[in-house]
Amino acid sequence: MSRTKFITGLLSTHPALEIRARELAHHYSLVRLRHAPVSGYFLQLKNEGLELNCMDKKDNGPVRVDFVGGTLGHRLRFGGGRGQPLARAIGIKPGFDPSVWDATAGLGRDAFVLASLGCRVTLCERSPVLAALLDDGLKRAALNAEIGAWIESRMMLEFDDSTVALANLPDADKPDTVYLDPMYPAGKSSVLVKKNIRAVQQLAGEDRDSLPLLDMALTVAKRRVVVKRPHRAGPLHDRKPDTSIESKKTRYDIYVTL
Ligand SMILES: C[S@@+](CC[C@H](N)C(=O)[O-])C[C@H]1O[C@@H](n2cnc3c(N)ncnc32)[C@H](O)[C@@H]1O
Repeated sequence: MSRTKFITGLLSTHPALEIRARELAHHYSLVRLRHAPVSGYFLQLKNEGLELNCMDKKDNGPVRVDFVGGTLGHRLRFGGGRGQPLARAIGIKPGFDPSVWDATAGLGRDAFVLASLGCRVTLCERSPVLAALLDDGLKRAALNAEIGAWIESRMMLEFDDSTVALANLPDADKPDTVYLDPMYPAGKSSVLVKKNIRAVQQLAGEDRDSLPLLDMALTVAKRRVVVKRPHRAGPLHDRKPDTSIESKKTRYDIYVTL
């Protein structure tokens, strides 16, 4: 299936999208997000990739999934390797790279870090706009001489609701670790959050159904479930984890299922 057709197909499932298929077919698209809570954004497919733009001119720059340059390229080179808190939380050990189901893929930043360290990661995202951005970012990164080979073999995208997709996974495909990074409720400082996080918050909304997702994750993960939390927040739905690993702004709560 052509890239344009794939993206059009994904986006047509989103009730809040007005799709200008003719322009998409010409590889230069303008897709407006019509209704609240996503009004004020539009998508464009340019030569540099698919990008989400904000109509508000003050909001500087588009949101694109860029696994090659930008902050992710920097994190790849200087991110702390296999000793970083995320890697330890997921269960990466010398000689062992767990398979990971990233149940809340978002813009794929955490999944990218884990794949760069050796994990095979399934990125599951239910927002069609974010899934389309991810698909585009993965396809462009797969063409990169430096990282393309492992992007293609270790990062798989699923456009689905993880609670449903995990429930339907055959035993042979069950991952060692399920990773959850549900959206935090927007706080007082939300005007200050970075543009890409703000865009994800507005597109995906609050994750009100993270309790059934956590329950499903706990029944499917072969070894552990890891939940990313803000430093000062309590555990997700007050479920006490077996242990936690802290970093500067984040805590990873670990639920052992082995
Ligand atoms: C905070 S973002 C995740 C950010 C991500 N960890 C990253 O590194 O870019 C949460 C994302 O999870 C997605 N999400 C929440 N619940 C989901 C579910 N049940 N299935 C699939 N995606 C889900 C939301 O649409 C949103 O894009």
